[in-house]
Amino acid sequence: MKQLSVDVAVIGGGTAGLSAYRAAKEHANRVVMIEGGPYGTTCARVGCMPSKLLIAAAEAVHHARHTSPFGVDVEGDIKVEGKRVMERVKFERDRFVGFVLEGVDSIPADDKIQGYARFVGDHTLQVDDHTQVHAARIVIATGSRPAYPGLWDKLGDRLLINDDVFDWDDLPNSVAVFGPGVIGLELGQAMHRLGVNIHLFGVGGQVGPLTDPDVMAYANKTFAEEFPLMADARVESIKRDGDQVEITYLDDNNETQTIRVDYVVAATGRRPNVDKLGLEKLSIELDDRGVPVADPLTMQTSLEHIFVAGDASNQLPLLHEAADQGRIAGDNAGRAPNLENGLRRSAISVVFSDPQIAMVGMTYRDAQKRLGSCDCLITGEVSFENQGRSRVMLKNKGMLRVYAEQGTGLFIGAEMIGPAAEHMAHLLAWAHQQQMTIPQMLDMPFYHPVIEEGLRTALRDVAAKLDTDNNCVLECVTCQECGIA
Ligand SMILES: Cc1cc2nc3c(=O)[nH]c(=O)nc-3n(C[C@H](O)[C@H](O)[C@H](O)COP(=O)(O)OP(=O)(O)OC[C@H]3O[C@@H](n4cnc5c(N)ncnc54)[C@H](O)[C@@H]3O)c2cc1C
Ligand SMILES: NC(=O)c1ccc[n+]([C@@H]2O[C@H](COP(=O)([O-])OP(=O)(O)OC[C@H]3O[C@@H](n4cnc5c(N)ncnc54)[C@H](O)[C@@H]3O)[C@@H](O)[C@H]2O)c1
Repeated sequence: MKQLSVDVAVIGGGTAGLSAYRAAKEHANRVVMIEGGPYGTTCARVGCMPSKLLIAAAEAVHHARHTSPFGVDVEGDIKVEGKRVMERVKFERDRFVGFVLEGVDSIPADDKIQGYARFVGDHTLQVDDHTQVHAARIVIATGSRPAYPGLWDKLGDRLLINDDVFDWDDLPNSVAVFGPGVIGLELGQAMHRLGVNIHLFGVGGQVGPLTDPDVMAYANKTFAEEFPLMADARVESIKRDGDQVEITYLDDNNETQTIRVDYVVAATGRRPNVDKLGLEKLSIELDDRGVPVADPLTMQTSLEHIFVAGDASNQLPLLHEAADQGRIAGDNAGRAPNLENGLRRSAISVVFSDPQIAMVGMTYRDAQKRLGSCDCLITGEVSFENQGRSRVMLKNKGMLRVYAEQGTGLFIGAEMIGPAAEHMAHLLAWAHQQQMTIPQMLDMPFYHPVIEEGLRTALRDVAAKLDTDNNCVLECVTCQECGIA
C-alpha cells in the first residue's frame, strides 16, 4: 500500500474539484486531487454542454418548421438525420471535454491520484486498494448522480440516464421521460422537436424548478400543448416487453392508456455522491440527505479540516456554483486555520427549454414563507403574450413575476417563463446582488422595442403597490407570532 502525506487532498476532479485544487495550490505545498472516474467534468461530458448541443439542433428544426406565419414557406421536407445530429453533439462535446483535459494534463502527475477515495479515519483516505492518503485538510467535491426508483433497474438496457443519451449514435423512435424537472424538460422537448415520440411523466404537478404556482401553471399548459406532458401522472405499471418498455397510466379523463417505448429516461433528480465516502466513520454533522452541513461562506463543515464543494454540497447544483464553491473550499483548505469568507453570488438558474424558464434571488415559496404571513410581500407581473417585441418575433408566450418587500421596495426575487429569459434573469440577478430597489431598477435605461420592456411593465406593476411609508417589514421581522423573529 502506497502511503502519502499531504497538506490538502481534494476528492473529485470535476468542476468543483479542479477549482478547489487550483485554489489550494496557491497556499499549500503538497496538494493532491483524487479522481475515480473519467476526467472531463460532468458539465462538459454529460451535462450542460451536450444537452445544450442537442437543444440547439432541436431549435434549428423548430425554426425551420415555423416560418409560415411570417409569410415564408420552406419548400420540401424538413428532414432530421438523427445520426448527423448525434455526430455533431458528440463532436462538439468532445471538443469541450478536450479543453478540460488539456487543463488536467497541465497538472503535475504527482498531484493526481486515480481511484475512488473513502474515509478510513478523520485525516486518512483509502484510494481503491492501492494508496492511503494522510491529509491535514480534505475537500469533498464528488458531484452527484441520477437518483431513480430502484425497481426500474429491471428494465435493463431500456432504462437510460442523461449520460447514455449523449452516447447515442442515432435518435430512437420513442422515449418516455420520467421527471419534468430541469433535465426532463430540456431533453424531453429537444427529443420531441427532433422527431422522437416522447411522453413526459411527473409526480405531484411539479414542472421545472418553479415554485410560483401561476408561473408553474403557465409552464405546464405551454409544454403540454406541445407534447404529451402528464405533470401529475398516475402510472400503473412500467414493464419490459421484448426490446421495448410498456407503460400503463391513467390519463386526465381517468382512462387507461398503454404506450410502448424504446427507452425510459430517468430524470427524476440527482443525489450527492457522499453515501459511499465512509462519512459514518466521522463525527461530522449531516443534513437530512446525509450531506455534510457546510457554512456557505467558507464551505467548512462541522469538522474544521473538512470542506465540501459543488453538487456534493447539496446547496445549488449548478455549474457556476460548483466553480465558486470549489474556489472557496480550496482557498480555505489551503490557508486554514485562517479562513476567509468567499463571494457567494445572487442565485440564478435557467432552464434552456422553449420558452426558457428562469429564477433569480429568493424563490416565491421562500418569499412567501418570509414575508407572506405578515402581508409584506408585493408582486408584479407581466404577460409576454401581447408584449411588443415578443409578438414581432412570434415569441409571445410566457409570464414574469417579480417579488419585492413592502416598505423598502427591495427587489427580492423573480420567477419566469418566456422569451430571452436567460438574459432577463441576468439583469435581475445583477440588480439583486446590488440590492437594488424597484424604483432604482425603474431608473435604469430600457431600449425600444425590446423584450426587457416587458420586465419594466412588471416592475411598474409592483411599484404601483409599493407604499414607502409602510414599515410592515420592520414589524414583520420582529413579529414573534409569525415565527420570524
Ligand atoms: C444533463 C445535465 C445538464 C446540466 N446543465 C446545466 C446547465 O446548463 N447549467 C448549469 O449551471 N448546470 C448544469 N448542470 C449541472 C452541472 O453539470 C453540475 O452542477 C456540475 O457539473 C457539478 O460539478 P461538480 O464538480 O460538483 O461535479 P462533477 O463534475 O460530477 O465532479 C465530481 C467528480 O468526482 C468524482 N468522484 C465521485 N466520487 C468520488 C470518490 N469517492 N473518489 C474520487 N472521485 C470521486 C466523479 O468521478 C466526478 O468526476 C447539468 C447537469 C446535468 C446532469
Ligand atoms: N439548465 C440548467 O442549469 C440545468 C440543466 C440540467 C440539470 N441541471 C441541474 O441538475 C439538477 C438535477 O436535475 P433533474 O432534472 O434530474 O432534477 P429536478 O429535481 O430538477 O427534477 C426532478 C423531477 O422529477 C420528478 N420526479 C421525481 N420522482 C419521480 C417519479 N418517480 N416519476 C416521475 N417524476 C418524478 C420531480 O417531481 C421533479 O419534477 C437540477 O436541479 C439542476 O441543478 C441544471
